[in-house]
Amino acid sequence: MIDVKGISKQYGDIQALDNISFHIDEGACFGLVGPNGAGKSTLMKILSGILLNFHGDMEVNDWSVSKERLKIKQRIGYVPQEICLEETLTARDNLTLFGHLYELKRKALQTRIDEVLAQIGLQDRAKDKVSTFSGGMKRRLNIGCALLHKPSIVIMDEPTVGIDPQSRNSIFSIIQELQKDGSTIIYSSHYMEEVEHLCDSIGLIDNGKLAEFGRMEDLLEKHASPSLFIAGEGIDQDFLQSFGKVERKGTGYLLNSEDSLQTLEKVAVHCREQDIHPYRLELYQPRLEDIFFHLTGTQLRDM
Ligand SMILES: Nc1ncnc2c1ncn2[C@@H]1O[C@H](COP(=O)(O)OP(=O)(O)OP(=O)(O)O)[C@@H](O)[C@H]1O
Repeated sequence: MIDVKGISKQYGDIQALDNISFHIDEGACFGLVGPNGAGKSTLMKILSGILLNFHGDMEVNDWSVSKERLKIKQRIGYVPQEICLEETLTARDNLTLFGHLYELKRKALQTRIDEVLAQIGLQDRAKDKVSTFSGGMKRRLNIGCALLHKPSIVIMDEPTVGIDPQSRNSIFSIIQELQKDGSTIIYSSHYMEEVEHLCDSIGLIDNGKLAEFGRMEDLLEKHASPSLFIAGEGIDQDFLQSFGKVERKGTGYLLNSEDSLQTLEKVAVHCREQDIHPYRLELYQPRLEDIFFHLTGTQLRDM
C-alpha cells in the first residue's frame, strides 16, 4: 500500500504540486493522468525518492519516504521519461552498468540480465549497440534497467512517448506481466486510452492539483450520466437547446438532459416532423477524457 500525504512542491514561483494526497493498493496498476506541465514528472520523481526537497510525505507499507528513503528506494524501479542509456554500449553492457549501480554481484547479475532481456523481448539484440536500436527498443531497454533489482513497485513516466504502436503494445505486455507477478505499477501518461486500457485505478492531475482519484470503475460510474450525441445537416445549437444543455463535440453536438433516453425519442420525433435526417443520433457514455474535461475544464490533448 502506498499513501501519498499532502505533497506540495514549488520551483521558484511555480507551484508544481499543490497538496496532493491519494493511496494506491498493493498490486494495482495506477495511472497518473494529466496534460503537459500538470506535475506528473515532479510527482513521479518524488515518489521514486529522487526529488528530495518537497513538503508532505509518502508511505510505502508504513515506511515514510522522509525517514526511510533508502529502504523504499530499494523496492522501487523508476523508468524516467527521458531515455537514460549509453548509446555506444550494447544492451547487455547497459544493463550491467545499471546492475552495478544496484550493487548486484557478477554471476547473479548476469543471470538476472538474461531474465530481464527475456522480459523486455531483447534477447536477440543483447550484443548490439544501443545506437542501432529503434525508439521502441530503447524504451524497452530503459524499462529493463529499472527492473534488474526486482522492485515490487515500478514507476514509469510516460514510457510510450514517441514510439510506434507495435512497441507500445509490447510495453503494455511487459506492464501486464509485471502486474500479474504481483508488482505495483505507477504509470503516467497524457494518453487517456492507454490508461483506460491498462490501469485499474487512476489519479487525474491538472495544474499541480489532484482533480480526482479512485478505482477506474468507481470513477466511471460516479461520472457516468450518458448524454446524447447528434450530428447531421440542419442540426445546430438553436435546434437542440430546447431539449437540454448543448455543447459542441467533434462533428456534432452533445446534449445533456435529465433523461437522455427520453430526450433521444423526443429529438427523433422532432427531426421527423422537421424533415431533418441526422447521420448520427445515439446515447454517448462519457470516457475518462470527458470526465477530465468536466472536472478541470482542460483538454488533455494539444497542450
Ligand atoms: N526543474 C524545474 N525547474 C523549474 N520548473 C520546473 C522544473 N521541473 C518542472 N518544472 C515546472 O513544474 C511544472 C510541472 O512540470 P512537470 O514536468 O512535473 O509536469 P508533467 O505533467 O510531467 O509534464 P510533461 O507531461 O510535459 O512531462 C511545470 O510548470 C514545469 O515547467
